[in-house]
Amino acid sequence: MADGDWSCDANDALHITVVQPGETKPRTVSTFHPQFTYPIFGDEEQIFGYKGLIIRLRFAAHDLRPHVHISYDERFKAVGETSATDLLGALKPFIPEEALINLADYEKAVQEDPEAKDFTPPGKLVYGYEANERKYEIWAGSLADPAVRRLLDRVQVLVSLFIEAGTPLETNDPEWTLERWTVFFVYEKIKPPHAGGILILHCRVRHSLSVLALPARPHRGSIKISELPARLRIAQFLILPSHHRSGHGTHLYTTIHASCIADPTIVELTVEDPNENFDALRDSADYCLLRPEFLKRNVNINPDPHGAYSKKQRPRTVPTGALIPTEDLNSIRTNFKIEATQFAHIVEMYLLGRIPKSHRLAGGTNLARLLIKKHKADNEDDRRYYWWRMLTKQRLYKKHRELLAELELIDRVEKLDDTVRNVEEGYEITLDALEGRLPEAEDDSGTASSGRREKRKLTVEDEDDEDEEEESTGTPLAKRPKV
Ligand SMILES: CC(=O)SCCNC(=O)CCNC(=O)[C@H](O)C(C)(C)COP(=O)(O)OP(=O)(O)OC[C@H]1O[C@@H](n2cnc3c(N)ncnc32)[C@H](O)[C@@H]1OP(=O)(O)O
Repeated sequence: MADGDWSCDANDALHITVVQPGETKPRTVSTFHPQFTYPIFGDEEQIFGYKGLIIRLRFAAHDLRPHVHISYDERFKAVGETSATDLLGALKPFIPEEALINLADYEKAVQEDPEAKDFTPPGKLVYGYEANERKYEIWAGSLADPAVRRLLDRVQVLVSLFIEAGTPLETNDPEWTLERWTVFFVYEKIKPPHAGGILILHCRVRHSLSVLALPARPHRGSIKISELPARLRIAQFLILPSHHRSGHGTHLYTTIHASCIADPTIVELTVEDPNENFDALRDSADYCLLRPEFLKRNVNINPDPHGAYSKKQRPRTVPTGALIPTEDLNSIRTNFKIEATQFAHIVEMYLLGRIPKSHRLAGGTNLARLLIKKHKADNEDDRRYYWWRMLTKQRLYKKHRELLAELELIDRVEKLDDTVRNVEEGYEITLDALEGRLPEAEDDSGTASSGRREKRKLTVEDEDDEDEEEESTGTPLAKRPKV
């Protein structure tokens, strides 16, 4: 028998189904496939030895009670060493024991759950919002709370199935370690007769161990890790696919950020190995948060630093302090508790947006001419654009100094040029995407933009953006280059 006849795609075979008590038996609310199954079934994401295989992973919409059900038409009879994949053996490390009861018992437990009707998520209600005429609530609780831990244990398999290189969290740790974690849940609040909630997403944040200040002589038992000045780190952020692109991610991220700003013990919000989609969400949320403050302080590039234009004299170095209000920017960054590299991206994006599009590459400006004229260009927006490129290049150069030093001068210049162009293209994508969402429905330069979306292309790869001394919850396999 040819191998291919008995192999199937594990992502297709695995169905994730959300169920809810129905009239007489649980009904399906949504079904979707995973994005990844390599942590469970290996790099090829193939399962051998079954025909018509369906692995159905059910979750109750309210308390996430899990269940695994496996069905198939035919199973390969072992020949020598070749046998069908041991499905339960592969799944067991990822799902709680309670998921392995028989289907009838599971359905009965969901259908007759006395708590389903009035289910309240564990932890504290931190924020409520409406979207598309539906009500949603964000709840947050410490991982030291057994009810939070139970929900997380039940749903953690989704981290392996939807976040590349994401690994489930060890929840058997001692309580002081668990206290460092806060888990956020977003639930849709639904009306009777099927009251309770439907989980939309979950997210874990961690009080980073890079605690910044300890009392001089701590007394045993008097310190709570979660109350020490620290960074808050978003570790894993997951929205069920049926709810993507509805703004839930932005609501949650903004709520976490607001709680950071309000908490005097938190100095900065960071993110662990964000992927490209999360970066897009974070960039647009941070931009919307900071933009009013930038506008209030009239942050812009001075097109004539040290009178360079009037004197027609080129400053020997990039005169950062004369080009942008560095002190103001520092204070905005500290007040909004945004991590330094992320803040630099938002500032660059904002400053780019203040230059009318016709004076930017995206609007067809004549770059070759500008590179001849440089700071002596007649038009002040051309000069702004010239200085924008210099500021961005300066940041990129500092960040990748070692990598660039290995290149010949000519290659170094070319690499930096390519990178700045790719960074700029990335900003243009976000600026375009934000166009309709900004209050004035125009970009910050006051001109309309095209709304075009493209894939980001970045050339110089980041080393680790965040503090490397921190332990990580997963080994990144394919880290998105971010500069
Ligand atoms: C730290 C980490 O955990 S990194 C891993 C992040 N998690 C995952 O990748 C798991 C699977 N994916 C998800 O859970 C979700 O798709 C998320 C968290 C990435 C995004 O959540 P959503 O609720 O869909 O985001 P939301 O609707 O708020 O989108 C906000 C903006 O982010 C950007 N964005 C979000 N998803 C995408 C995407 N797939 N492609 C491009 N842009 C995106 C867009 O600008 C979007 O605004 P728009 O829809 O008006 O254009």
